[in-house]
Amino acid sequence: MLMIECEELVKIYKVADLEVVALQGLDLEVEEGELLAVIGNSGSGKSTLLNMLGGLDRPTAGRLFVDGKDLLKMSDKDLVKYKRDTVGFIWQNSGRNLIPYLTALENVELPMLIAGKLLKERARELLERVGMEGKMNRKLGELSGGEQQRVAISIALANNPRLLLADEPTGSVDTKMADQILDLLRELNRSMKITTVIVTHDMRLAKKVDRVVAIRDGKTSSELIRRKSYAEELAEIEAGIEQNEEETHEELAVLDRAGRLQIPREYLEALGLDGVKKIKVELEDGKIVLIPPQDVEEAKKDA
Ligand SMILES: Nc1ncnc2c1ncn2[C@@H]1O[C@H](COP(=O)(O)OP(=O)(O)OP(=O)(O)O)[C@@H](O)[C@H]1O
Repeated sequence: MLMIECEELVKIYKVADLEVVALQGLDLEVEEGELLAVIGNSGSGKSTLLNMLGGLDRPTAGRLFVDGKDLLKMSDKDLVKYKRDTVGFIWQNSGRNLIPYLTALENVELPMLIAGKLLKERARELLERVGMEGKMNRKLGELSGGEQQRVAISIALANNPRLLLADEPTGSVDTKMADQILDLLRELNRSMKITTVIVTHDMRLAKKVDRVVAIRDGKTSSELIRRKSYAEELAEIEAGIEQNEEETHEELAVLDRAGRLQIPREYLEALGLDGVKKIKVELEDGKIVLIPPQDVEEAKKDA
């Protein structure tokens, strides 16, 4: 079953008289139980997508279904319920939203207390899940950034979310800690079967995920699919089989429903074709071939 179904999704922000098109017809499908990384340059629309998925903001147009629920048609009341029951959020500096002079355990209990259902045993269990069993009674301010992030992850899991959304969850910790947090998210994804979407600009991290979606200018432009799963690769590394860095993922360009394709910018630049407005497309021996115009400079002027 599909957990996320996103079709031609558009988000326009209005700032004074200006309109910013943050998502311009984005297509994305995520299977239930999948762990997906979303990469893209600053301003490409990654956080906007996550906010739409999490029901923090509403799309302007298109289709967006999460867990079978239509997020464009949902009433305000249902949206509040959706945020509370279906999604869990992790931010870059989640630790900052926690209270430094309370212990890890008290920080997990606090939202339960506010919601009027404090379950002490559950709070402990959540901290155990993220490997914090030995440090539950430490004050948050006395924990490392990575440990604070673990506490934040356990809070995000409190409502048993169907979908876990993480925006740069390793953005402010060092490489070793980033790896540990990713391992934890991967483990939770597997053991709890929570569909997980991680936004990152860290390609090194993204490569450890089986499927990576690249966003460019508010649209999905390409996908990197692992040739073999990360678990298989780890098993091979352990068995002493050498790995070729280049061969871990296969990159696929995204073809949208209308048959549109984004050609990687590097390819166009390599041939000096960036700025060219039209290009010849031919079918040749079972391949679709793009043929550069004879006079490239002239083609750039052509409207
Ligand atoms: N609330 C908002 N109001 C107006 N414009 C916004 C708002 N949020 C985002 N934008 C604009 O939408 C575009 C996409 O922003 P978004 O934050 O989704 O990008 P991003 O890929 O997450 O970037 P970064 O990696 O820097 O966080 C940008 O041009 C941004 O300036």
